[in-house]
Amino acid sequence: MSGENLLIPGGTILVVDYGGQYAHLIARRLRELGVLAVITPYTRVGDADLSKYSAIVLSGSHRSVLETDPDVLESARRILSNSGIPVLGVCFGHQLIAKTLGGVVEKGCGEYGRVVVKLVERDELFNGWEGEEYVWMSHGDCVSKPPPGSRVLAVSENGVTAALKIELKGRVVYTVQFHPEVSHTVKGLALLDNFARLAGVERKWVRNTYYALVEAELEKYRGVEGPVIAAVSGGVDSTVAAAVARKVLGDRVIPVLVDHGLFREGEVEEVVEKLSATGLKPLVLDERERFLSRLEGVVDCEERRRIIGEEFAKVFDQVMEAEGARLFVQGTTYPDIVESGGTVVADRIKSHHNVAGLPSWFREKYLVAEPLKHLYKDEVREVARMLGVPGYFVERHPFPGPGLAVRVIGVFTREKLEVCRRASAIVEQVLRRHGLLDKVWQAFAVVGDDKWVGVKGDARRVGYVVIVRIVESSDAMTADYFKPPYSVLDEVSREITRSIEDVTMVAYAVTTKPPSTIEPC
Ligand SMILES: Nc1ncnc2c1ncn2[C@@H]1O[C@H](COP(=O)(O)OP(=O)(O)OP(=O)(O)O)[C@@H](O)[C@H]1O
Ligand SMILES: O=c1[nH]c(=O)c2[nH+]cn([C@@H]3O[C@H](COP(=O)(O)O)[C@@H](O)[C@H]3O)c2[nH]1
Ligand SMILES: NC(=O)CC[C@H](N)C(=O)O
Ligand SMILES: [Mg+2]
Repeated sequence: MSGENLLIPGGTILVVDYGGQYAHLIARRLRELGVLAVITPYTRVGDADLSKYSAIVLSGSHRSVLETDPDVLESARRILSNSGIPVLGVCFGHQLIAKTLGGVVEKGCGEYGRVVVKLVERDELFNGWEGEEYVWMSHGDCVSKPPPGSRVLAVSENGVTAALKIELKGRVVYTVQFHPEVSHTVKGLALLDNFARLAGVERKWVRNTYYALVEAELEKYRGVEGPVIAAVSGGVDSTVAAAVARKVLGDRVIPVLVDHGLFREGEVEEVVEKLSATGLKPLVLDERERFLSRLEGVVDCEERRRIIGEEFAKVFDQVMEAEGARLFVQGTTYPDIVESGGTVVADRIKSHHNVAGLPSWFREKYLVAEPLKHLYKDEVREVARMLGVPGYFVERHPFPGPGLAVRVIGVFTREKLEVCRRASAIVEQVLRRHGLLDKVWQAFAVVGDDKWVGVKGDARRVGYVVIVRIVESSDAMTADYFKPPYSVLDEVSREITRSIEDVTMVAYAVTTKPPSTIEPC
């Protein structure tokens, strides 16, 4: 929820978006603390009435302050000189403030993922923190010389300035190199809470309005006549979107599931059965050949995502035409948009098929309703519980729209797809057997073009390398790799190499997000 049109006097923080992946997440965390946050791109700071806000947070960015445009510097100067309100700079925001106030920023001091920071001076901003804490970093530049008059509050284990305090014309400016807004920064929420308190921000946001917001998004289309097509995949997002559409728009909502041949083992049958039990029995379109024949041989994953988006649009166009529908509902969430570079200033990480991958002609021809587009998955899950959606959907692991196509690295072939499907099923089975599947965010197998010489039954066998990826996360914006007992990894490895002839090596992925992402491509 970005809350652009809302404003609570005395209780609103302005988040200035410089394009970082987590800008929106800052607003979301502040909501958890009862504070409304309004997001604005830095390009609009010049027009904003800053005096309406109780505090300002400067977000991260994919860009470097060393190569940035004059608008960026101008926005920082305006915030620091014109407004008498407290400021918090995060990552790029930290570097930008330091540079604007006369400090020095340098390249080549990157830190990614989990890092320890040490507090070197006690300050109320760090109330509740021990002397050393784990934080999450994602930066390439750093502040090598703090601005005159600033105090260094924390330093990372790599010697990087991690937090600054600057007294500026009677109000306080804090800056942090790490990301307090991501769930993996252990005491991040406490820091934001401290900042809101120090800034005197009132807590007036009530955390029960998600459902009303989702419904309001569909209310807009009540007047659109005729059947409505709701794209469902069996994931929690599309199930919630279709369920709310049914509630607001009635029986004319037709759930449609496209079988693109990229689902997991037995998934289509299982999902159809579970959806039918909730009254959302989908129309299933078997389009496996259409998708697989176009994907075969394609190396570039972004190209595959584009093809999938294009084919999805063609299939849905046919159904919409056949049913005489004008309105299309899909379960797009906020991370789908930000990762697709779909905000004014963010970088494109991956083109989610339903956002960047959906061709513009489709949006021109039909009305597209995306009632969850302001929410994160855990917020969607909350709405699902309020709606009484069965636990099967609420607790399901996320599964990407382009399915197993984004888990095959290198040349896409049907053979690798089958290896990936089988190996993923084994990963899930073993974790389920040990009661671990429900404890993790996602667990799956990946296969690429690399081969490993093996010896099976005393004969040389050159087989695939399967990479197993199991991660913990709460919103997919950051992730840590899961640490299962070796005995469980051993079981996964033995079952994969025993039951899939063409696999001779199983590897485990031990990189966090960032610097990695969850899916391989
Ligand atoms: N195979 C499919 N058939 C029909 N619609 C689909 C299919 N895959 C994805 N979609 C549509 O695209 C949207 C985005 O896909 P995505 O995989 O992110 O969502 P999801 O499957 O609903 O949820 P989750 O992220 O929990 O898996 C879905 O909400 C759904 O509307
Ligand atoms: O609907 C989707 N369409 C996609 O194109 C897509 N790509 C990644 N994902 C899921 O999003 C989360 C973050 O993924 P990454 O760390 O790989 O970017 C993870 O939970 C991924 O499974 C997708 N979901
Ligand atoms: N996450 C960020 O804000 C990164 C800032 C900047 N792009 C850097 O790499 O240092
Ligand atoms: Mg999704």
